[in-house]
Amino acid sequence: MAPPVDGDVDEAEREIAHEQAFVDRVYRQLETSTRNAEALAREGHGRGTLGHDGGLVERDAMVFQAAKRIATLNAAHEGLVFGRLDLDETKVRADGPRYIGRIGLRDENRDSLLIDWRAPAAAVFYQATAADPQGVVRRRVLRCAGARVTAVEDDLLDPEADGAGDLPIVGEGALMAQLSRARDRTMHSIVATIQAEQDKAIRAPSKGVVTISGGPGTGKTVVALHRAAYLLYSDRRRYETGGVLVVGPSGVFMRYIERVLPSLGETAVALRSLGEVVDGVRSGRHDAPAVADVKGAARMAELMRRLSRQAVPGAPHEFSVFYRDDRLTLSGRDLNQLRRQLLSQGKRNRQLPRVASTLLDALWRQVTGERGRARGKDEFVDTMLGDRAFVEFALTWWPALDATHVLRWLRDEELLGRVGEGVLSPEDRALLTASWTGRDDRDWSVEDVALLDELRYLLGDAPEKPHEDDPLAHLVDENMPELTTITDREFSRGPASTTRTEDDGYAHVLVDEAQDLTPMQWRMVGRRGRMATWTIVGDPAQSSWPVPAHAARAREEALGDKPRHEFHLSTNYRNSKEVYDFAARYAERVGLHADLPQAVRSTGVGPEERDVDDLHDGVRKALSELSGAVEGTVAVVVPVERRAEVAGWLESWTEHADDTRGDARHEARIAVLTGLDTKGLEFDGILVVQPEEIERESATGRATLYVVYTRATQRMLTVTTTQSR
Ligand SMILES: Nc1ncnc2c1ncn2[C@@H]1O[C@H](COP(=O)(O)OP(=O)(O)OP(=O)(O)O)[C@@H](O)[C@H]1O
Repeated sequence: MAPPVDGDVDEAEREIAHEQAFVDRVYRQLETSTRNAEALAREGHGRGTLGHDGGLVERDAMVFQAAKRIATLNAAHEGLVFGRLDLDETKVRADGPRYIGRIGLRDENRDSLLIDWRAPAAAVFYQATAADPQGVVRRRVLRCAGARVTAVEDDLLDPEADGAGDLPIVGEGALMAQLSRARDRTMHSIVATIQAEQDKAIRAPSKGVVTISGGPGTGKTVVALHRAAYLLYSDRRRYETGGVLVVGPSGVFMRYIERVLPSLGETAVALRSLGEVVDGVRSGRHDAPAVADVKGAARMAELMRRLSRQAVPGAPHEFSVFYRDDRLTLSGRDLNQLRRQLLSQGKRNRQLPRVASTLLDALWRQVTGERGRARGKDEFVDTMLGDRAFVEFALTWWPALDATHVLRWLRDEELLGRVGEGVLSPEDRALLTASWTGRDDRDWSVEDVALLDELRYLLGDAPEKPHEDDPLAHLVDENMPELTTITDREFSRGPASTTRTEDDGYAHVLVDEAQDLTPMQWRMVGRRGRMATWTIVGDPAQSSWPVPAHAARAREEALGDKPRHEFHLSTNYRNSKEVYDFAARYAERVGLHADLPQAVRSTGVGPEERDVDDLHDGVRKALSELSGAVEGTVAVVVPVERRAEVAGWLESWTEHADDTRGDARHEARIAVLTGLDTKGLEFDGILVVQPEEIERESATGRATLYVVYTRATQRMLTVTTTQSR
């Protein structure tokens, strides 16, 4: 590209200065609006002292609204104004240019100063093209550092329009500038450069299920997050009250995306990795692939169903008591039959209020002595309810059950064999037992979380209100808070025990990396979205689940008959062309049938495959070169078995942090990750250690390696050695 001549520089500076004047005005207005919102909050607090209930309600509403507005205004500070539209002459004369920003603002006369990027009037900013300008003559992107305009980038969309010749055109294209920037450890919003095909998916109507497919780096994740922000804007009442749930593959991934929505002014969204979907349980640890395949399989639903119906291990097998002239006995057989009778009436925990009466009915039928019969059933019941042995028996025979407690029953191999009859092979049983043996009681894997959720629903919630005549009433937890909004719910998440299933539902569920959900995970996520609208994002070629047909069936069951709307993204914005060509060739070679997007940016530097004699030296040398060659982040991607070893080699590297251990230095530039950990992430440089071992790690190792090969924005290097370890 030719270097700019002096005249171009002057013109660009003039345009920047011109835009700066407008941006300054917007920031002044932002300050005024913030002050007004703060005054409103103070006034709201004042109303609380009026001394009547109405005052309090009014105060709460005012303070809440003001606090929300203040949060939005504060979040919008960075890159507040990013777009300008000059519309064709008639409109230009009527309205002046239209400025687009992260939020909408009005001036002191209540005239529109800045249009929220989600408003209908802003849509044309994203959808106009040279082929179809839709009335836009010039589209301008303002690049800012804080409140300072650093560059403007123009697209002349309609050179034939009246007045087009008077509009200066400067810059080299906002998209390329944005794509070439060095990466840090978090995803950024793309409000300024959303492309037309992406905009369609973002603004799709909220009915039913929107699926967004596309190959690596096409913006599926970032588009889905902007869609969440769009939905909150377009139907705030519904989505803020009902909640928006975003489910992603891992904690590292959730940290990577967590700033996008707040930067768009939205905080009312629950971001959960698959190991955190169930309230009260958190896991970031994956089982080995073979174990994960068993735990994720649809047949585990049947295993959980059977498990939820078992007698409590260790509970008494029979019960005997003397009443007047009779010895009354409930044998093991009787108890089994009573258990089945109770279970036939509904979920196990919901039967708690019926337990005592069911047992007492069975015992009363055995009272034949004259004294007993003569005094009648009421006295019998009173006597038994005062009988400590009876009450204790009832409590141990039918306690309120927690899913985590019940799943632990399966550590007993005999029980596992019994409930697994016809469902699990001996190999499956051995894998499950090994995965649970020697673990701390609260140490669950990500894959266990879906089993726990299945059990929670099978067991049901214990009744909320104690039953007045029920001696077992104190088993029931009365102190469950009533949760009304997503914010309440997020604040109330405690680590100790799982909460009520009835609080699980959301108004919108967004599933990222959907190709990786196992059937059991689809069941778990599906329960959160029974009444919801959905956004589902994925790329089948990147799937690490070995039986896609089973997952597809579970997904269809989760979504039910909600109407589907499909969107496909076709441009890879992440990888350089050189990196992506390498990955695409790999996908073709190993037969992944991948959806291959077009990469739009070239660096002139292709990936390098290096054979080394000594892996330790080879990795350190390669990392040193790579981290010198790129400005931003670097990932060293290793086979699972080599993770600790390689991380040890880099321990002294100051810029390195161990992400998967939740290292506090997760802002560090260099991370050591396994192939699966890299899902959804991106780095400027990728160093792949022993790629063939990553490929052999699991049945879907080739898909994992394809994911790894599609993570680099600038450079990629592979290091292989044939030396024995
Ligand atoms: N319109 C855009 N403008 C600027 N950057 C974009 C745009 N679309 C996508 N990107 C950038 O491209 C990169 C890839 O986006 P994203 O991670 O959302 O892709 P993806 O399709 O989810 O990828 P994968 O499936 O490989 O994980 C991100 O850095 C994102 O910010």
